[in-house]
Amino acid sequence: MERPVTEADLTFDHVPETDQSFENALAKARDGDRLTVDDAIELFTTGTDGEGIDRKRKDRVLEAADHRRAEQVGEEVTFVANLNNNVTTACNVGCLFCNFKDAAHTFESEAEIETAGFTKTPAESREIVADAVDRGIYEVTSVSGLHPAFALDDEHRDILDDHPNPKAVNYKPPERYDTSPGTYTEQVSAMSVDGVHVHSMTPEEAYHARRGTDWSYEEVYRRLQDAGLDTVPGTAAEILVEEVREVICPGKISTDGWLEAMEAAANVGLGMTATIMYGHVENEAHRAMHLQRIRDLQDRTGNITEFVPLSFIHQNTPLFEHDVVSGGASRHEDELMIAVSRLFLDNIDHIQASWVKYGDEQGLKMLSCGADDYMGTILSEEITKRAGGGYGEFRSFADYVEMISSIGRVPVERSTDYETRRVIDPDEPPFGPRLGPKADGTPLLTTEERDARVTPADD
Ligand SMILES: C[S@@+](CC[C@H](N)C(=O)[O-])C[C@H]1O[C@@H](n2cnc3c(N)ncnc32)[C@H](O)[C@@H]1O
Ligand SMILES: Nc1c(NC[C@H](O)[C@H](O)[C@H](O)CO)[nH]c(=O)[nH]c1=O
Ligand SMILES: N[C@@H](Cc1ccc(O)cc1)C(=O)O
Ligand code: SF4
Repeated sequence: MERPVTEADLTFDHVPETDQSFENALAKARDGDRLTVDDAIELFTTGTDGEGIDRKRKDRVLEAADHRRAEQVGEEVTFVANLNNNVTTACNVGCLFCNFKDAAHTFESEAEIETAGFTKTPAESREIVADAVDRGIYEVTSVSGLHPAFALDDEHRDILDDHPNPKAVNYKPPERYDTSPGTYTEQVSAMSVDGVHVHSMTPEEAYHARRGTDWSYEEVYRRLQDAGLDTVPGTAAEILVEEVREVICPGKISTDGWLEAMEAAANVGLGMTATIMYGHVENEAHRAMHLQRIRDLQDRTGNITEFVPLSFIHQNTPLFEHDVVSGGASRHEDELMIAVSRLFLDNIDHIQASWVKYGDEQGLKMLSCGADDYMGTILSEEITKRAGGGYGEFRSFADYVEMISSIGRVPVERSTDYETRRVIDPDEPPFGPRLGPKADGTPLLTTEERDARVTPADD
């Protein structure tokens, strides 16, 4: 049997070496000059002239980024009242950093073992979203595995049903499964409850939604938009450098495919976020190249509202279990990721600190390293939890107001597209969402809290 690849085996063409100096790169960053990939490498490494991260230099990078944040967006820290409603964990793409997925064959009615995963019908999705909308949320984020029975819409289903080689296009009809996810357009329109903002369909999912056809990404995103899609999550980006994708997600769309799908979404008028998933096998050169690809995309589109660094959660993932990596990013690398994103992405206004990835204490620290957005309430979380993350699935408005005020910043409820904002007065409790279609300021309660309030029936 072939020996699996390990950390020591990895050699890359792109390495963190430059002709630039740290001091020069930092001076450019402070002056607001547009940074090059080499500048970013110097900042990420705190200088390629020495080994490891130099704490004093790191602090100077963080300070420059914090300064830029204050200049660019001021003292407000935003967050959104949202729900994560992921439709299915069935997926055969096989990304080695992912433990969200469950092998798609385990969902088949004929399977001998019961699947550990889930699939929701459009009706089930609607009920979950409707309940959250009643509680005041404004947005639903939905990202899913590439279930083989998923089709874009009825026309796509007909094409896939008639396909001469369904296996080659990763298709199996819904009848093969205990539960059918329906079509993407059915799911999107089911989740569009009372005009709630639907944030869904990553480039990887858009790829699945056109497999076996000659449809363009524009065509796919237009149909989804007609069904109620509002904005696109820019995940599936991981590291936008092929030599890294070959190691961590060889089955996934390429860098060019990801950029093509994002550009198409922008062309049909959809807003979007962008991400980087870092802290696995990549080096600082790859991180810098990724940032450049995102900045170029934003120069072309202008549709990216925020950039979300996602720190790799390693514990339960194949990459860790097979010794390809020995852990995730260090705290210093996390802080530099946020700071260099702020300094490099001069055309993206908002940088997110994700409490799912960093926890509260470190998440708050990130708000002084260049970040100005603190994610959302989400109510439910499966991706990080399944990978071994331990920072929970929900933050209330009271949590947000307390945390953001504690560092002297201004808590602001925002819409997903940042068009609407509401400044919250920390002296005026109770704190609840007000921007959602049914938001009247009542605090968002977890299901457990809400159930505990219902007087149990006598028995
Ligand atoms: C789980 S996928 C779901 C959507 C879709 N299947 C796709 O790949 O775009 C969404 C994103 O979660 C992130 N993710 C998955 N596993 C992760 C992990 N262990 N640590 C951090 N982020 C992770 C990746 O960036 C991935 O693109
Ligand atoms: N909506 C956001 C999330 N949601 C959590 C995800 O489901 C997931 O856990 C993970 O982040 C995927 O890597 N997470 C964010 O970091 N930012 C969001 O805006
Ligand atoms: N993929 C993650 C994280 C994420 C989502 C949307 C974003 O805009 C940014 C990040 C999620 O499902 O929630
Ligand atoms: S990251 Fe997305 S595409 Fe990759 S295995 Fe996980 S769910 Fe599937």
